[in-house]
Amino acid sequence: MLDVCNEAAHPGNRLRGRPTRTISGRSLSRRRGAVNSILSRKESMAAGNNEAREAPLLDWRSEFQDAALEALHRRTMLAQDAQQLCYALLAIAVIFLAFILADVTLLGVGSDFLALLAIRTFVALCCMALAMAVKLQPALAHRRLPVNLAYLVGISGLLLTIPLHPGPVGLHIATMVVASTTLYLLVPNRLPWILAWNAYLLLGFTVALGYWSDLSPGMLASGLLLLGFANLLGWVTLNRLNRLQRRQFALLVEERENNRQLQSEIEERRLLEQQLRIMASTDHLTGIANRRHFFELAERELNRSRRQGIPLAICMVDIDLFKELNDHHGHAVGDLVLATVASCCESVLRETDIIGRYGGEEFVIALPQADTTTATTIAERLRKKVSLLSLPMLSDTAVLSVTVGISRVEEDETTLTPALLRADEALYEGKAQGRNRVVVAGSPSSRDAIEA
Ligand SMILES: Nc1nc2c(ncn2[C@@H]2O[C@H](COP(=O)(O)OP(=O)(O)OP(=O)(O)O)[C@@H](O)[C@H]2O)c(=O)[nH]1
Repeated sequence: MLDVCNEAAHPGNRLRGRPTRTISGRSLSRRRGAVNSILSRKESMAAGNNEAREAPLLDWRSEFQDAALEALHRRTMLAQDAQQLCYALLAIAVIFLAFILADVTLLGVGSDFLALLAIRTFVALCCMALAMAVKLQPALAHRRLPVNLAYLVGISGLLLTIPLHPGPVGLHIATMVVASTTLYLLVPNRLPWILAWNAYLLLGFTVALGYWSDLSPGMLASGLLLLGFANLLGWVTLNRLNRLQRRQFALLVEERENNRQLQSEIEERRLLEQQLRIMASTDHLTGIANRRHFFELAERELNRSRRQGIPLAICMVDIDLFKELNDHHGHAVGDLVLATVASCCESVLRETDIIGRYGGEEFVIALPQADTTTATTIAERLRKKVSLLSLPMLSDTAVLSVTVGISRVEEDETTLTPALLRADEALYEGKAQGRNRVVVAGSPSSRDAIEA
């Protein structure tokens, strides 16, 4: 009935929890494949293998064709754009104000100077006000109205200074070139708006040039050519910057996505390992510890009992006439009965007690801090509870019972084997006495049975 020779080879313990999910071999290998593919992707990235990566498509504005990705990029860039806009507006305000000094030296304090002073101060104040607003509310940096209003005020102010300023036309051309480059590179905005405002600047400048009646066609052509070149330079540079920025952003997004996937794969793998550990230590039919795990826990308990000098009792529980039950009701019903008896056994035990399926229809229990009297009380409770079990899968006349053999681990015993042998002998004696009973190893009744 008890194969004690195999105990060392089959250490076991008790596990009350049951696995929540079962894992098939196919799904396990599928998951492993996913992890490996991500790992190899990461490895190829680390090795600088860029060929595998596909750059996201950009449109003529050098923005992502994917609207969601572009929106994400803009959201990510908001804080940086807001800061850049603040600095740009403040720089423009300072430059406009600084030119007041040049104006006063060129014009003296007259009506033209006062008009210029008013224009320059107005533009500078508008720029400063918007800079403050953007500082307080960075989201304004990506709103069309405030930024383009600043463009309108700034460019219009600049164009208005031309007729009032007596400087040489070359100075105005240079100013326009700087303004055009500023629009492309200093003030963050989307390309269509930048192009529109540059067109306004170019048109306004052409009209303002009409102010100089003596302007030679060569000078006019030079001015327009320079402005055209400034536009080309600004556009090409902005285009390169935008492309570079978005390519880096796409890589960052991909990297983050890879990391997120890897993280979730690692978590899934951790859960799988946890489940595999549970499965390796649990008897799949009854949900209690398998024999190997029972021995792991019980031997740990044995060492603790020996260290602390506290008793440890062992119970072998065997379902009576289980073969008949199997033969009569079938193996599937037998399995159900086994699981029911296992959970019935668990229900009479304390948290610290250890139960495992020893094999077949046999269970083994280790009761820490229990002498044979306590163990007998627990075993009797268990026996009665099993005999009262309502088992709808069996016929009305069928009665289920268990026989329990009990022993205690003696002080000089360093392994569970002798106690298990004695408990098994007591169980055998109980069977011999007619089953459905609890027998303590070495008790008078057990001795009688042995002699009989
Ligand atoms: N349904 C089912 N039956 C099992 C399982 N493991 C062992 N058995 C059966 O349990 C029965 C054990 O029979 P025996 O060892 O002769 O003992 P018994 O019929 O209970 O008789 P006693 O122990 O003398 O009361 C065998 O028929 C085994 O096939 C199992 O996992 N499921």
